Amino acid sequence: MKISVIGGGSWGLALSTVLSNNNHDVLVYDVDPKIVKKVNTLHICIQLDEDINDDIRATNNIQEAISFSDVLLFAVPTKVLRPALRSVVDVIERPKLCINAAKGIEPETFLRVSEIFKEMVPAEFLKGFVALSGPSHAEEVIQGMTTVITCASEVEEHAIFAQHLFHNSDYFRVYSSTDLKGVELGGALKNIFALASGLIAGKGLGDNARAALITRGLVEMQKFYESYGADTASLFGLTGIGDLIVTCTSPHSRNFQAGYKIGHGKDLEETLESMTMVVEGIRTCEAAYKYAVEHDLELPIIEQIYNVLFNKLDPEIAYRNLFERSRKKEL
Ligand SMILES: NC(=O)C1=CN([C@@H]2O[C@H](COP(=O)(O)OP(=O)(O)OC[C@H]3O[C@@H](n4cnc5c(N)ncnc54)[C@H](OP(=O)(O)O)[C@@H]3O)[C@@H](O)[C@H]2O)C=CC1
Ligand SMILES: O=C(CO)COP(=O)(O)O
Repeated sequence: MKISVIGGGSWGLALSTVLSNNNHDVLVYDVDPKIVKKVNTLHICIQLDEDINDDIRATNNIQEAISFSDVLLFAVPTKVLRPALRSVVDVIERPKLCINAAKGIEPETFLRVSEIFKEMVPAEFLKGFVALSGPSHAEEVIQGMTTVITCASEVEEHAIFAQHLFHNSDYFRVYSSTDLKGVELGGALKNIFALASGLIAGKGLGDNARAALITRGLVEMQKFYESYGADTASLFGLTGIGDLIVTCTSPHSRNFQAGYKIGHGKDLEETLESMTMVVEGIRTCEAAYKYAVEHDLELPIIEQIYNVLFNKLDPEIAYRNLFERSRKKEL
């Protein structure tokens, strides 16, 4: 099949590699001419300094990218999703199945990515929406390392269609799901705890602390799901606990790396300046904290991470604040 990939960053190109290995014809669109040139001439992903298949092509002509196929894979940071969709809508002429691989919630609206698509793309052009999520760092996927993920859509047929596109029996196993809301929330919320896990590592707090964070993070995710009206079943799947584990423990995680730098004393601005790839957890933390305040939800880890990120709270004090809370029943 022909597939257009919107966003030629690390994740867009890692997923393009999977699609190309599955013999699909891939055209990548990116706003950055440097990325397009490196894909077309040197066949490399510059963010990861990795080779990609020669048959993956790239363009910075959005019209060319959108008319190329009827399946669009989006891998752009959620912060630029609205401008990216605006440019797509300007040139779209036929209905498209849209697959999103980005992970975030919009802080201003609390909208999930699927809801932003429904708001921005006229219904006659949005044939369907699928979220692709799960424990999957681009660094490993681009090298063909074993990865297992989930494709979710409210329409099962669309989830199964995406499952077939990406599934590769050598290294890339894909499950399907109809729990779109739960899958999207998991991919977004886990990034906040990955930031916290990086902070713990930066402070040298050890593995016991990290295990506690992952466990209590899952409890905060569960509270969030219940308040947001999401089914908690996916919390125990690849897109919940699976992704929480990988981002809280892998040095590949951009969120973990950013937390680590903050744990070493850098402030948010310095940290972001030093990162070459997007750190989604920052905006999602803002969204989750504001949502918790508005809905009177007690999410202590999210609250402390928010204050470290946005109110320059010393991580040492954030740690003390968590430990000085009154003693409670575990579950
Ligand atoms: N990297 C990973 O391992 C994984 C990432 N994800 C998610 O995927 C999303 C993208 O992440 P990632 O690939 O790491 O990010 P990167 O920062 O590596 O790349 C993002 C790319 O999108 C480009 N871009 C920016 N604006 C637009 C636009 N309007 N239209 C098209 N392209 C645009 C950027 O160009 P420029 O640099 O010029 O701004 C850049 O090339 C995030 O939501 C992330 O959470 C999910 C799973 C794994
Ligand atoms: O979602 C991811 C892995 O599943 C990527 O997380 P990072 O953005 O923290 O690298």
